Amino acid sequence: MSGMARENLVRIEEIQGRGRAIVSSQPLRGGEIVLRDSPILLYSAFPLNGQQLQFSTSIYCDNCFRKLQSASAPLSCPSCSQHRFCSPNCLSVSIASSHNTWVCHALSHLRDCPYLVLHQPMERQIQARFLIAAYNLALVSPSNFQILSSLQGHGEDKDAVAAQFLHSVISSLCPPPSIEGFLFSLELTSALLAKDKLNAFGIMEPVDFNKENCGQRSVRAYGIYPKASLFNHDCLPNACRFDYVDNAPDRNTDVIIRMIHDVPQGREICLSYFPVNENYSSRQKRLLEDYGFTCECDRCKVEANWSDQEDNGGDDDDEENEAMEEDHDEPMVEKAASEYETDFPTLISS
Ligand SMILES: C[S@@+](CC[C@H](N)C(=O)[O-])C[C@H]1O[C@@H](n2cnc3c(N)ncnc32)[C@H](O)[C@@H]1O
Repeated sequence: MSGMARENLVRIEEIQGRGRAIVSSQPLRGGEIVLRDSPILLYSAFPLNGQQLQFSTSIYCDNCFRKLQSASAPLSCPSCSQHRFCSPNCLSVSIASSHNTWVCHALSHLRDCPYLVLHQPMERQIQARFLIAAYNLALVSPSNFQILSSLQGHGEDKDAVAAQFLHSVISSLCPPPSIEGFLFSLELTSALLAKDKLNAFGIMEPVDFNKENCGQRSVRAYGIYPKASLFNHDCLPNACRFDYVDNAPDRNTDVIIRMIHDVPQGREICLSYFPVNENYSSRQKRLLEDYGFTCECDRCKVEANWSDQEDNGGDDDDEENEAMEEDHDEPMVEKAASEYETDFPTLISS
């Protein structure tokens, strides 16, 4: 599949109060692809014991996260038989990297840990998966681990209890193999968890309008994308993210960022970190609590002056508001993509 992006469309700039940002280095057209980015790390969004998330009935390849075809028997990891793959290639790639012997043993130990599997929120199991993948990255690709380490996020007091718990579980059950220049520590675990929280993209299940839960999109996996992680947020974004996980013949876990409308040279390009239909107060709350900043975008400046009733869409919109409020924990930018998906041309295979 061709990314079809023109060269050097964007550059990285430091903007005061916003950190690194992606800025247009030439005029950009609406619909244009400005970035195609491959993940340095991917991990399943499913709990360790294989229990399905509430709205998902599909099973995915543990390497490429494509849907497994029900007609063909998937290949399993010969050691744990828990991890399944769509092809011999995905099996061999995974066994050599993301599901190597240490990862396989680590996940098996964690699955057998009642404190983690039975007595903690499901989120903790997903975080444990991330930490195993991140510590494994230090082993299999030190340069990509450096990139992960350079992303925003340092560990905050409010997340200290979870970090401490996960660090002690991993230390006692499956400490990572020692690698030169790499210190397995609580500080590193906390920082990694913060980087995951601020930067991970969800790889989404497409909307299935035939299902009871029509309109709900569950996450099948999370990915860390080094360049896409540098997009800042705007509640009225000028770009949005697409993925083609089941359709792309290769590099199917890449994210594609397209412009929503034309912008001149030198303009910051922003995504929305969550569905654009959230109201002002809920956006402000999420951005402060989850991403640590107060949004001062043009839309927020206008909506800050709206009355509470206007902010909630008025009395007549109860049904709509309920639908908006259903999904509280989407990862960065995932729904922004779904909202615009039909308005833009599909990426064409070459
Ligand atoms: C995914 S990172 C984006 C890249 C980041 N600026 C960097 O330097 O790596 C998310 C973080 O960027 C900052 N950020 C994103 N959007 C912002 C905005 N509209 N205003 C201020 N800071 C923002 C916040 O610190 C947020 O936690």
